[in-house]
Amino acid sequence: MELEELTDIFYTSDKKGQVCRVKLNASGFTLQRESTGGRSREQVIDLNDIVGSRCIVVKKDRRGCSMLCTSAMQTDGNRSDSGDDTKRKSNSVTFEHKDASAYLYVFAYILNKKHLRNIIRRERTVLKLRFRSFDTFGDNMREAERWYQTVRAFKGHSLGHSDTDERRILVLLNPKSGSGKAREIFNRQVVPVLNEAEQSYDLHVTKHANYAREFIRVKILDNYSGIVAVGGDGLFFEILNGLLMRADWMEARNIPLGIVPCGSGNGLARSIAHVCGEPYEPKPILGATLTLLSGKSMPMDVVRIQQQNQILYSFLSVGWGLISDIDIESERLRSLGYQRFTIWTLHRLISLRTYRGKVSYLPKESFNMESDTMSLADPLPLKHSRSCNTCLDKLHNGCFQSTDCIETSKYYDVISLQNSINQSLQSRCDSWFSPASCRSTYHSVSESIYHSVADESDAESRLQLSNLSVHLCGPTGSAPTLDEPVPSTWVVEEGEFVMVHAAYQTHLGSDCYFVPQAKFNDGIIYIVIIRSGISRSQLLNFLMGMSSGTHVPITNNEYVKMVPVTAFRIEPYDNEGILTVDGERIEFGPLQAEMLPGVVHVMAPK
Ligand SMILES: Nc1ncnc2c1ncn2[C@@H]1O[C@H](COP(=O)(O)OP(=O)(O)OP(=O)(O)O)[C@@H](O)[C@H]1O
Repeated sequence: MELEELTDIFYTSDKKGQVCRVKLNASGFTLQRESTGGRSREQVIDLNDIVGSRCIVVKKDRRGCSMLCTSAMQTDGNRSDSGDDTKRKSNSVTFEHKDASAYLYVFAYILNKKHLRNIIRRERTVLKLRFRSFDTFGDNMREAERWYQTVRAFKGHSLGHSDTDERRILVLLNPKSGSGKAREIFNRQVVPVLNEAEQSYDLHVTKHANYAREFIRVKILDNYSGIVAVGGDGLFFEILNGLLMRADWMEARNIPLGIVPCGSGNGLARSIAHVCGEPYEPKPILGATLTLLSGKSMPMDVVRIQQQNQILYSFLSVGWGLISDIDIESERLRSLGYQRFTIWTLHRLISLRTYRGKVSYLPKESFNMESDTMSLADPLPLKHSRSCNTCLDKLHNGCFQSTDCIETSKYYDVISLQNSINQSLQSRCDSWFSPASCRSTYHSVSESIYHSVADESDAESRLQLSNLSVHLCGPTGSAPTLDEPVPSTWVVEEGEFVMVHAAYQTHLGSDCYFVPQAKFNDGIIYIVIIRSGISRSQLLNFLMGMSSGTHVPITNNEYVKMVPVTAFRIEPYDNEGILTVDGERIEFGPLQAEMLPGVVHVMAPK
């Protein structure tokens, strides 16, 4: 159905009282201001940059302060399924209006390229439209509602869903990620934007390691349009493994996965932003939150890891030696955040270790480093695999509620555009969401779990059932099993290594640009091998170059090489050492990795 374009004339609230013609259509808002000289200035707010809108009504509280409330006719993004919330909201707008005006607030995050020091970033902009053409508040509010519904319809149309679609996302939050601020970051920085977009979600806070993996493995996912990790790459790794070990992994793998980077490494979030040309610093949380709302996703390669006793699925890296040692041994400095890696790198450089073993790999056929990286891989025909189960702890479900009535002493007349450069804390709280909603959210917490009205018994009963099952499923490829010899097409290298580190994303951490040429779905594992004998200064250059992607020599040399492969095997000769998958330590011993192109989907920025 063709959506109707809306136009109207507003007057700006500044002294000049300019006339502003406002148009809303599939491209977004066009604001055409007419200045005194008869010339007009046009500003466009792209629909892609708009996350949502709200009708606002103004009332006075007992102390005479102005209050901004959302209209009762709109739905709350985080409404509980009991319906109590809706009743409470209806009550909140039954009051006397001295002013018959109704307001529409439109929330947008616009790319600002002219910011100080040439930093490109998104700025929050609120377009405020005041409707007062009619004599009664009811009529003005109906008009504001019409604009609100039209914004929603255009947004829904651009995202490819109808108003009736359930778009709930499942959020898993690791309160121990990074320096332990994930919960605060989520409430202060993510929830306000999700609320602006009326994006509903169920939040589950992890209780221990492997909680997210088991939770996702058994959770009914039918009603979710996405699964989001609020934490580090380790949490995402758990979600990925839970998803691919489900009996219905073939269908479940199509649910887009997202990440809000609250960990210490954050390689995935950085890689997504990099590959999609979105700014990451200085606002990685905002960028990642907008990505959750974009409605866009892209296929992502997954690497299947075989060990003697387990199968794992990896999205980022496999490591043995120096980088893994730094990653894991620096855990004791976790409270320092990303700095922990720098400090431990220096320490390990001074006390350098080497490891004996065998590395075998299957080079990517006729691969040309410069020209071939752009071509996307053909997806493999996927097969099921079987592996062992583990036992589970009890889980609960949860969701949020939020308040929708915010105190304010100031609001803008008629039309105004406000961005976060000139926006005070006061004006941020001026909109319908506020820190108040965060507080009410915290009050609903019981032992770090947010209770869901919808499916309280669902995960628990499924978990009980899952305890009975002995086998898990997941995709397989065509490589030999670990106990079979490698085929003759594989290259075998034996000796003493400083490290073997394989990666399939551009960034291993927010400041570690490990494989500049990597793409999300190129079907390539880039394996970097550093042999014993390398000088400390060469190694220092390598480690220092990792932040700019200049660490690997243009041509492979005796000590350092990078090889594009589709499978590899590591067989350590010693019994001790550190092996990591996606930055998480795994059991030490022989390991085989195989590329499974485009097996899952990750949320991508617009
Ligand atoms: N509630 C919890 N308590 C303790 N550990 C947890 C909890 N939830 C998850 N974990 C574990 O914490 C580890 C680290 O988590 P996460 O990846 O989120 O943060 P990080 O390690 O700081 O970030 P990154 O992986 O990006 O470096 C993971 O191995 C995960 O299994």
